[in-house]
Amino acid sequence: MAGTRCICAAGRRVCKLPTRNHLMEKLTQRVSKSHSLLCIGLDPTGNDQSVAARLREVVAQTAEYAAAYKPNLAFFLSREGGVELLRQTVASVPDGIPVILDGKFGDIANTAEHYARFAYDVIGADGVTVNPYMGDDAIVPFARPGKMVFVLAKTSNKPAHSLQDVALTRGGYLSDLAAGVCRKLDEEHHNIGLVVGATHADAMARMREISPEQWFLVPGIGAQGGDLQATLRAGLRADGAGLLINASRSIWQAADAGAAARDLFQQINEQRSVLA
Ligand SMILES: O=c1ccn([C@@H]2O[C@H](COP(=O)(O)O)[C@@H](O)[C@H]2O)c(=O)[nH]1
Repeated sequence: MAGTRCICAAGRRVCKLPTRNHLMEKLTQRVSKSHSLLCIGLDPTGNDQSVAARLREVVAQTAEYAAAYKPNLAFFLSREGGVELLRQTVASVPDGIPVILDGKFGDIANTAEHYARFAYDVIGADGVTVNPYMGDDAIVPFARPGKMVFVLAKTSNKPAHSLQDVALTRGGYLSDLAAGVCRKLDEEHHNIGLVVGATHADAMARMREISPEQWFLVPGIGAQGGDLQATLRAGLRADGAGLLINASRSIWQAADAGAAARDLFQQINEQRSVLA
């Protein structure tokens, strides 16, 4: 498939990426340029006076190591002027680095269309996270050409098992069903990934079996205690990519955010080279 003519939003030109990945092109190009699978989470805590400066500082110090940024909408909405702060933060991210707005959206299509306008047209994000519980129509409005949708499949929080590990009579778990539905959607839209937590390596392996090619956004490393080595072993694709390893508090709260990002970037790449 390499070198085929692209007719997607990226434009009509010869491209080395497999055709089905074109709509994730910004991400794949950034991963390849930065040699990074690290996603810097932006969950800004602290007072309104200092937070804007800290956001600028964290972005500037970590950009070299960032494959993507993931601002969490809740941490912005909980502040006076939070939407404008979010918009400015997204605008401060250097060109070429994708920003995934972690809003965990999920409503009927008519409403989802408005969330999509907010995320993409108001905020300027390149991708979003979406909750699939309401079905396909909660997901599809976000799958605009050139954008990325990461759908919650197996989340990192411990109580996730109460719903996501419910066994289906036909075999497998509810999280497997979500992953399967998303794989079908990705075959049509080419820009649907999954959220798979780093805290359940067995589930990561299952998700990778169901979705051998899709990108996974992976929270749970750092403050939540996920096992980096087990996560990479279970979830990396055959090409050594396919995972975006997120860290939020462990970078935001570090005295030197740049050093914290560099350490994690290096750990990820050391493990990738061992596993390659
Ligand atoms: O399954 C999920 C989905 C999303 N999150 C979000 O990721 C970050 C994790 O923050 P840390 O400080 O690195 O633990 C946060 O924004 C969560 O809302 C998740 O943790 N698990």
